[in-house]
Amino acid sequence: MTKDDVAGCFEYYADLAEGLDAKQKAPVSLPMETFKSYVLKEPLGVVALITPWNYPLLLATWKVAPALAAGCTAILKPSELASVTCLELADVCREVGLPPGVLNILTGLGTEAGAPLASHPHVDKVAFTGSNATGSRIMASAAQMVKPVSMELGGKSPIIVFEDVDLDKAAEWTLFGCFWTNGQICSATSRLLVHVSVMPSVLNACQMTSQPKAKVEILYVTNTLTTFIFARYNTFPLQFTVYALG
Ligand SMILES: NC(=O)c1ccc[n+]([C@@H]2O[C@H](COP(=O)([O-])OP(=O)(O)OC[C@H]3O[C@@H](n4cnc5c(N)ncnc54)[C@H](O)[C@@H]3O)[C@@H](O)[C@H]2O)c1
Ligand SMILES: NCCCC=O
Repeated sequence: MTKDDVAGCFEYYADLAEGLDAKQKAPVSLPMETFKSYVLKEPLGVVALITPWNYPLLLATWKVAPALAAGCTAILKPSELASVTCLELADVCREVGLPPGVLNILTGLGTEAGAPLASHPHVDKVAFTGSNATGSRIMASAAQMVKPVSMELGGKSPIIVFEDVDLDKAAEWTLFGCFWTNGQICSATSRLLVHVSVMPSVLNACQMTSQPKAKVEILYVTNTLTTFIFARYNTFPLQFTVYALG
């Protein structure tokens, strides 16, 4: 799945890049004919791309492909927990003829490789995906130089269950959304907002028991690897939280 998504992402941005070229220097009409105006799009320059450990290749691609399509040179700092596929990506880029120095991979710890990159005066922009805490640190250091940043951070993605839905399907999609890929996904539906009148049925369908308005936390920790992953990914343990809506 990841390989197809990665290829699709590069193709998408390659098309956009060609579209950009076609629109380059497009004239803008002005009310006074003595003045001429046109749109000139220029690359920002050197961009730092800092990515997390989950979906390591795909999330790096979501940054590398648009950066290259915009004509920037990029320094990708993948997670220290999952760097190998990004090094493979660099090999593929070299094989297909990307000029040396256009895409650079910098491996290492966040404090030792990521932080100096984010605060470097020759880096023109930082694009980051990861935790809120790290995002906040990067924003603070980039702010010293009024450096633009884009942030894709963590959070909880709620599923809202109304009274009139198919409750079995709601339960099925809720659990799939939360625990697909062991919950190692930014959009894990780990918060359930459910109408109070159907709450017992939904919880029953989810094979849980609870009282309305109670907060339910269940642990789906099956082995030490998963424990470690959950600890890195979110708060430990992964919390699946249910609230009743009246
Ligand atoms: N919004 C999204 O699209 C999305 C997608 C996937 C994961 N996430 C979030 O990512 C988090 C999990 O990933 P993680 O544990 O790798 O996150 P993390 O914030 O610990 O690390 C992310 C990256 O930042 C680097 N880093 C750490 N400290 C740094 C610093 N001081 N300066 C610069 N770089 C630094 C790390 O080495 C890594 O490459 C979760 O919060 C999850 O919700 C969000
Ligand atoms: N389908 C990829 C989602 C990436 C977020 O974690």
